[in-house]
Amino acid sequence: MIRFDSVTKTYHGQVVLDAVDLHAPAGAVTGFLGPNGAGKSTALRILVGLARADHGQATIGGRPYRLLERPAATVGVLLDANAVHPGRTGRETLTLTCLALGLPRRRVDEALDLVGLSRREGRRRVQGYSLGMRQRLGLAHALLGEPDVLVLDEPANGLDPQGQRWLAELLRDQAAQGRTVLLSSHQLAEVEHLADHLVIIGGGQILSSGTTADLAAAHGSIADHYFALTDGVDRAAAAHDGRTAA
Ligand SMILES: Nc1ncnc2c1ncn2[C@@H]1O[C@H](COP(=O)(O)OP(=O)(O)OP(=O)(O)O)[C@@H](O)[C@H]1O
Repeated sequence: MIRFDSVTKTYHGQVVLDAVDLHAPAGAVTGFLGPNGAGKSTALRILVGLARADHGQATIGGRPYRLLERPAATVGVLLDANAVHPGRTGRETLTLTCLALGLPRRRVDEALDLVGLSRREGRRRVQGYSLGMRQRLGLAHALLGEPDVLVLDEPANGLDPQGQRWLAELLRDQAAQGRTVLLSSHQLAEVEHLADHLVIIGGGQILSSGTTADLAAAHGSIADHYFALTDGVDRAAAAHDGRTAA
């Protein structure tokens, strides 16, 4: 289970996260939606210990990331599918992590199978991978330690429609096994289809949260709800900056 309690973060005087509260329960997929620059990646980076909150706390199973006893076995993280050494093969990338974390080597093949990368693809250098293949490798990396919690920044980016359907099935299956899945996305239709819970952020503030079914029922559609909330934020930001809102 993931919680943010009043997390605030400022960069160079700009409030990027403003007292953010968020709850992603176990056994469910939670979609984290918001426009470019809304603060999604910053929130996820704070959650996995790559940035520090100025105030408030983000926890995984009740503990901040830095206090987890076995972080890699607790939380699988995919923040940037391109952050992989291009000269290594997919297998080498996963094998190095297995060695570093003391995981059994069989996890390499198991993880490749889970994400649908063939043995042949696993032996290719990452520099020859498409973005979709890099996303799959990044997911394999996140799944290596069989973690209870998955934190994924834009995992559907670069996946074709078949890949998106496959990803939805994989993540729903992970949630059905009791795992906590938190993913950010820009792809409203995909997330609406995939996520049990939604959290919408704009301008560093949580604008809405709830079950996907409740939000869709209350607002007509997730897309209508999303645009009503985030168009308003854009206009407010434009007015605040002294820009002319369109
Ligand atoms: N390390 C940093 N230093 C300074 N500013 C930063 C830093 N990281 C993020 N920001 C700023 O924080 C704001 C939120 O960025 P963030 O990447 O969290 O948004 P996002 O919702 O993930 O956007 P996107 O959908 O485009 O990935 C932006 O204005 C960004 O420029």
